[in-house]
Amino acid sequence: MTPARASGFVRVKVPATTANLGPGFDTIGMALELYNIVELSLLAPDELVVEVEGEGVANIPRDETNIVIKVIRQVFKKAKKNPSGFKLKLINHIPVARGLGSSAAALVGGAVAANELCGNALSDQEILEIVTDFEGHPDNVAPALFGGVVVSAQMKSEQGTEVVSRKIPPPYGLKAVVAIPDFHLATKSARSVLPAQVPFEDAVFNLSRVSMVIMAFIHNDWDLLSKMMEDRLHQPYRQALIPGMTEVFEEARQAGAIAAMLSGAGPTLIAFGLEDTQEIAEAMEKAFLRHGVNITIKELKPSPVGAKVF
Ligand SMILES: Nc1ncnc2c1ncn2[C@@H]1O[C@H](COP(=O)(O)OP(=O)(O)O)[C@@H](O)[C@H]1O
Ligand SMILES: N[C@@H](CCOP(=O)(O)O)C(=O)O
Repeated sequence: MTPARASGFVRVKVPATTANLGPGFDTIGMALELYNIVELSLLAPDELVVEVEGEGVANIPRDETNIVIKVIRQVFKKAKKNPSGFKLKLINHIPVARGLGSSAAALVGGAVAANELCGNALSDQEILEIVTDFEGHPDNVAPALFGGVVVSAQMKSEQGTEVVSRKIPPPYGLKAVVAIPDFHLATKSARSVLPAQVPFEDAVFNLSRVSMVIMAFIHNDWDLLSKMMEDRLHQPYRQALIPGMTEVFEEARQAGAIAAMLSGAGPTLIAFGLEDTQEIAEAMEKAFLRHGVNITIKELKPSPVGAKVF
């Protein structure tokens, strides 16, 4: 038995993620070196204490509606453990509703912590499938769980959700310049502007690009990545929700970025660079400011590790 389980207390660290990586809508994501911490301990069955620190402190629910509590209960149920009460502490560094996978990190952190308290009754694969069911798509939750860049496919059937995922080791030498606007955009709202159907030509366009993006990450081929980041499935439809998006992309590239893209459903924009990324950060900030958007810049490396009990 691990010390965490023996004491009935567990602490999990879980990374932010950037999903889609241009053309890989609902398919690819990368873990980033920015982490939330989830602390969980057992209480009597009718007790519940939820504490929140940092990002989302004003809005994250402290009751049964909290998604972390919901996923914890689901893990206990699937592990066939008796219902319990919980003390949950969320120490959040990942900005909420900005396109950096805060909901995925919350769900993965809660599920991994609950599984640890259940004696690791569930496999990583079962955890992945539970959290994907909550999140709706696997592209953030898979890298939040496994780290690195992860490609995933979700298969739904009457038996439930199957998720197939493959991890590519984290890209060497790549840095993400992360421009985080000071407004929220819920993923649900950013999905509501997407069309029900797309032209066949656009589907083929994305298929070819996303295949090349995966090759680029496997081979650390940044020239290839730079040519293949265009997307016709989500970014053009979401552009109206993020003032200055196209201009920020252009200016980041002119300042030396390999590629620039929407992070998840936005509003955060990300540019990849190598070594000195100061000019890219400044260019993104200036372009956003011209459109009246204040941002916070973070320079983050890809995280090789996913959720970890520590
Ligand atoms: N640490 C957290 N604990 C509990 N719930 C959270 C946490 N972080 C995010 N959430 C929930 O997820 C929602 C944001 O999810 P979403 O719109 O998908 O944005 P994001 O791109 O940040 O994942 C929040 O409104 C909140 O309900
Ligand atoms: N594929 C999803 C990714 C959402 O990521 P998030 O970090 O914004 O929650 C989408 O593009 O809707």
